[in-house]
Amino acid sequence: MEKKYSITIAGGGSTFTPGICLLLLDHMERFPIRKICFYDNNKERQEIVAKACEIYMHENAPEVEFNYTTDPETAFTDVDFVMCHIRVGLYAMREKDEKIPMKYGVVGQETCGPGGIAYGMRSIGGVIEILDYMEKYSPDAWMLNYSNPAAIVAEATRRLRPNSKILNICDMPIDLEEKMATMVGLSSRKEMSVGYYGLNHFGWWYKIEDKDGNDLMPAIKKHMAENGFADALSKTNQHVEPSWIETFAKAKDVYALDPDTIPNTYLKYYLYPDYVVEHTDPNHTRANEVMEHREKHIFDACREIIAKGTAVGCGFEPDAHAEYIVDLACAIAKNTKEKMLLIVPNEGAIENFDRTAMVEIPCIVGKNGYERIVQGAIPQFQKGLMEQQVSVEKLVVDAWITGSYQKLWQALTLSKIVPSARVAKLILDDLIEANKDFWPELK
Ligand SMILES: NC(=O)c1ccc[n+]([C@@H]2O[C@H](COP(=O)([O-])OP(=O)(O)OC[C@H]3O[C@@H](n4cnc5c(N)ncnc54)[C@H](O)[C@@H]3O)[C@@H](O)[C@H]2O)c1
Ligand SMILES: O=P(O)(O)OC[C@H]1O[C@H](O[C@H]2[C@H](O)[C@@H](O)[C@@H](O)O[C@@H]2CO)[C@H](O)[C@@H](O)[C@@H]1O
Ligand SMILES: [Mn+2]
Repeated sequence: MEKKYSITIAGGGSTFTPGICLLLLDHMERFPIRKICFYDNNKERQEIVAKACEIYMHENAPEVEFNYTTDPETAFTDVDFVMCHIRVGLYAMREKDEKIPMKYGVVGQETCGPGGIAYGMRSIGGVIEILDYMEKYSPDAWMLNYSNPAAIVAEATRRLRPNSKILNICDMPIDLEEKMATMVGLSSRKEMSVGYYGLNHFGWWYKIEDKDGNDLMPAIKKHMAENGFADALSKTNQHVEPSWIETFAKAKDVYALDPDTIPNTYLKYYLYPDYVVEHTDPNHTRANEVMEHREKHIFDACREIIAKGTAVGCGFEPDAHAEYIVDLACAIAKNTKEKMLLIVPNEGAIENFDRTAMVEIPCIVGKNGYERIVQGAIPQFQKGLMEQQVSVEKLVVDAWITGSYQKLWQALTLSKIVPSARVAKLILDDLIEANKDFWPELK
């Protein structure tokens, strides 16, 4: 009989949980599931999402056992895969990450610059805790982690849990590859083969071919030079907000800096920080948009399902963008050897770059984990940017492990979007105050 899998979703109260839960149900033919459990450390928040999903599951997949809990032993016993998407400090802290740097005229962003550093200092402990629960109660399980900031979380798990079965992955390259496929008239990114290197939210495509080996770069470059990713916006309801549309359009200017490669959209924060600051309302940032839209929409829908006692016509939709998570789980469960971009220790895959860096590169994924695909040597421009950024990420992890104020000040100072050590210190002191319930004490 075909094996069926037991999944725990860590961060059960996440805005992404219903979409991922429905997506898992949609893919049961290729990835059969016997049990889904939600785990969160916020009982009240999780209960709203979980009760609504329980009703949906009962109506649509009664054969799948479903439960939710805040008890680690219950959550992590008899599990094959942990899908981890936690946000330590919730959107209230994301708002502070975005607004504190803006007080000093510095970009405030969820995963980039000071905001990403602050979020990293919160996330490391939360992800390590869940990894330890998984290993204690289900030592053979795999964790698929997409909790942010993925670059810092990945460096922390490399240093602190080097032998753990954790794979770190991001959906931004997937979204951008879908857009590139659209540009050249392909129905899916899976019809392309790519060469790519970078750090998470800090990477470049240097080769894109179709299945027959034809070079798609010239056609994609033409679109990038004219409109960035803006001609290929998703037909789903994702990224409809003006801030995302602007990001996809701004990729035109990011691309202009190196017309040999196609950039990740996140590079705009490092390469055009002055523009980003000018175009950001310091009193209403992306966290406010998400709280007003995605979070409100999901929690309103959950409350409505609970009140009606049925999910029929509820507007819950599978998160099609998250299909990569099923692909990743399937690759391990069924040894599919699919090529996927993962965040892994470099070990020479980028020839002229720090072997210990956690880099984002194509890998082949199978039942024993991943094998890197060597990307060779990278150009000076990207190498210089990546060396600076990877040093920031490593210093943050040093600061978290040793409780060092000095290391964190160095990390902030080294961040490309912070203008000076003086401004770095001002931001750091505000961030310490704001994060006193979450960060280790710094001396
Ligand atoms: N890698 C990617 O490409 C990608 C894409 C989208 C979202 N994300 C990440 O997914 C995560 C969830 O995002 P969201 O916007 O839905 O956040 P959210 O705030 O809606 O949900 C996060 C949940 O995690 C829970 N949580 C926090 N700390 C925890 C802990 N220590 N143990 C257990 N649960 C904990 C919270 O209580 C909350 O219910 C974030 O880290 C976000 O950055 C990553
Ligand atoms: O501002 P948010 O919370 O809407 O988005 C921040 C996240 O953005 C990326 O994820 C996108 C993804 O690219 C897209 O395909 C779709 O699934 O939506 C996601 C969330 O908007 C990024 O990769 C994440 O790391 C960010 O957290
Ligand atoms: Mn990401």
